[in-house]
Amino acid sequence: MLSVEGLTVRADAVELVHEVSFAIAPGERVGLIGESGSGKSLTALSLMGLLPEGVTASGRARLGDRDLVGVPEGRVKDLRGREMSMVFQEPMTALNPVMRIGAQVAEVMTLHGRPSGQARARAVELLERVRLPGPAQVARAFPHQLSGGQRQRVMLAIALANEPGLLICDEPTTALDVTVQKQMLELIAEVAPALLFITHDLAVVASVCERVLVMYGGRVVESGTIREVFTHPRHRYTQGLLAASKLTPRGTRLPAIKGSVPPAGRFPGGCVFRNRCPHATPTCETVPELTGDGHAFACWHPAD
Ligand SMILES: Nc1ncnc2c1ncn2[C@@H]1O[C@H](COP(=O)(O)OP(=O)(O)OP(=O)(O)O)[C@@H](O)[C@H]1O
Repeated sequence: MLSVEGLTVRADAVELVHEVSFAIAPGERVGLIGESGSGKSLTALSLMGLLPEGVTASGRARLGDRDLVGVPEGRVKDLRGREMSMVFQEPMTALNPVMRIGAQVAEVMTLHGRPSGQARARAVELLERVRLPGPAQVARAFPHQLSGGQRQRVMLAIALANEPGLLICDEPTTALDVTVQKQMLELIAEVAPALLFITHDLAVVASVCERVLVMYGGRVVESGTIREVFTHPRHRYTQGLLAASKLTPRGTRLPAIKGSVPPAGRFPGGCVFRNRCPHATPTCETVPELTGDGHAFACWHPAD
């Protein structure tokens, strides 16, 4: 689906992202974590052809058989919003404050050639798909009439409008409160085709993604399945990140969360904290689940 080889991003002579390489298979959900300023956003923006003025990318990035780097602006623009879409952190700045929601969702479809009547009808369907209650009413509303969480769902509807093969999310839930954040993450995990999910929150990446890339100082310093990276971090930065996180340390007594097992595949990596969880036995089925505060992990044991 996406392959990136030796992606380098520069502002004048300064290298901000160095030789980044990774790939995302169709349907795969990959997290990109790293401290502030490590180059996560620039990596994503260079794939979308949205780098700021004065910042340039080199190397190779392909979406299917189409090149994304070093090609004329128009070629990437044609793919943007159609074959790949991005959801940003702050939905208010991404939405037009004086345009009705339905028209904004429809616009991304008419821009890519869909007749406007059809686009308007599909906009309401999309608002329903991202579980906005009263989608027809929401379509008639202006952005300021919606909550932050609702606006972020609108952004997701816009991103999904043309059924892209790849969704890139850059800290899409950071500005939301914890309960809304959890609902939004579940929705993204459910609707995303292939996903590149940027965050600095380890718990979030473990609940949404199957694989993770860790960036540090403009480089990818570590990558692997969530289980590999979170249980055996190799790079000192990842080790520090895990130690500083609120993820359950080995030996902590956890209250079990009772309930039915989530649908298969919802937590594709299984419980990444199996080794750390005092409840876990080789036969018990555990999955990571965000607890009430949305940050710590607990294990969910159907047998408890
Ligand atoms: N327009 C620009 N011109 C010059 N340097 C830039 C520009 N935009 C970003 N940078 C620098 O590039 C580096 C990587 O920035 P980037 O935004 O990709 O980091 P990030 O990992 O996404 O951080 P955060 O988590 O804070 O969003 C930083 O050192 C940043 O200061």
